[in-house]
Amino acid sequence: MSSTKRTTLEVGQKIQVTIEKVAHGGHFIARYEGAVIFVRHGIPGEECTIEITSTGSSFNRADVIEVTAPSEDRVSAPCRFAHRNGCGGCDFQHISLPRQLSLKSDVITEQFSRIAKMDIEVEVEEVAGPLGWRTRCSAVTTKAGALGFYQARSHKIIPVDDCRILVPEMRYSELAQRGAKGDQRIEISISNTGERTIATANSRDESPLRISDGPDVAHYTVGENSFEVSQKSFWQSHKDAPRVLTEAVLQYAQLREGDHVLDLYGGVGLLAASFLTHIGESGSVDIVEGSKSATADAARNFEGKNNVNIYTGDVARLITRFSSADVIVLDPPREGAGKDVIAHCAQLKPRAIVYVACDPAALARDTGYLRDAGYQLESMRAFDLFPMTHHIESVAKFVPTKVS
Ligand SMILES: C[S@@+](CC[C@H](N)C(=O)[O-])C[C@H]1O[C@@H](n2cnc3c(N)ncnc32)[C@H](O)[C@@H]1O
Repeated sequence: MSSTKRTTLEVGQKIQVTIEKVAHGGHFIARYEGAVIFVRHGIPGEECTIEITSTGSSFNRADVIEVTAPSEDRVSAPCRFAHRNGCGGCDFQHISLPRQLSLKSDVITEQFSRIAKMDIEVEVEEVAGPLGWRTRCSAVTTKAGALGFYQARSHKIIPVDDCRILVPEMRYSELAQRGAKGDQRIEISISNTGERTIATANSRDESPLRISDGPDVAHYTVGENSFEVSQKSFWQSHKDAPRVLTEAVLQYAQLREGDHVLDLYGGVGLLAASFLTHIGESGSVDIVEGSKSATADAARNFEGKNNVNIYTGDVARLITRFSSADVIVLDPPREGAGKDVIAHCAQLKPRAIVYVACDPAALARDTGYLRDAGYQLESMRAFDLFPMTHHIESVAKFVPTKVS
């Protein structure tokens, strides 16, 4: 069967298909004479001519080159660089915003069904408009110094003079017009107090980023709390993500006076800061975070707070130091927390585990581990914190499994 697929499709081949459904990672599934094809820039139900871009034993990849029967949700991309040979940053610009949201819900349902063997339906909530939301980006320059972004799955740089998903305060176009040294990796971020930082490094080697403009430590405010965040430390990308995620975590954590909370993968303390008024001085928070830069920021952010302890290191190693917790909040990177961390969380017998996830597949996998360890999914919300792209942010609440 697989050899038939290999001989059937060839790179560059153009074929007519009907797009079936959305897949994890922003692709759409189509089939041709038994071969599975992951297609970019389609919409379910559309009839399209696609061009095969790579072949493999289990699946092939292709791009839509012509839409013969378009979906009613197809729109013209607001950004002129969002097309198959353009910038690889946005893969959903050709889809109306309501359909982007419903496709993301479909992805969550599919991942939970396939990986966790659970039937769930979660509405992906719109947070802000589709443009002007992103506060940090990694750009690159061509050899000649033109600013741009990589093409999808490629090292080819597409010069981009205006990025519509960035917040206007980043003044990206001005930077693009100015030009820069060739072969640079350029990280641009802007805080919600208006401080723009630009850090650059040679893109041809592994040299570290150096601040070329703006402060190394930027200041953010979220509700009543203020944060110092170094250029190297993690901070959420969407301008509204700190508020939205903090509110969702608090809604699920239902913190009480005197609670001991574990904030795993805690960054500079964004979520931990919101816990303090709820747990009072008799409660405590332990932040565990791997980045030294982030925990140095957290140490400043919680200066004088005797009930906040900060641990630098791998969560998998440090979690073994704890013997109990009332509530555990975890916000791991894309790969999720994994079996060992989940098993340890369950051993601490918290009354709730609140999981913030940027990959529904990793969340579905860890949901399975939590179920094995005696915790059931009680509720879940999902947010469109990456509009125009396939990415999804979710917050899930787990509680000890009720024995009937
Ligand atoms: C998605 S961010 C969340 C940070 C924080 N909760 C926030 O919202 O700002 C994930 C954080 O986990 C940290 N991290 C990644 N892998 C880790 C590990 N194995 N152990 C500890 N921290 C880790 C990263 O440095 C990053 O700060």
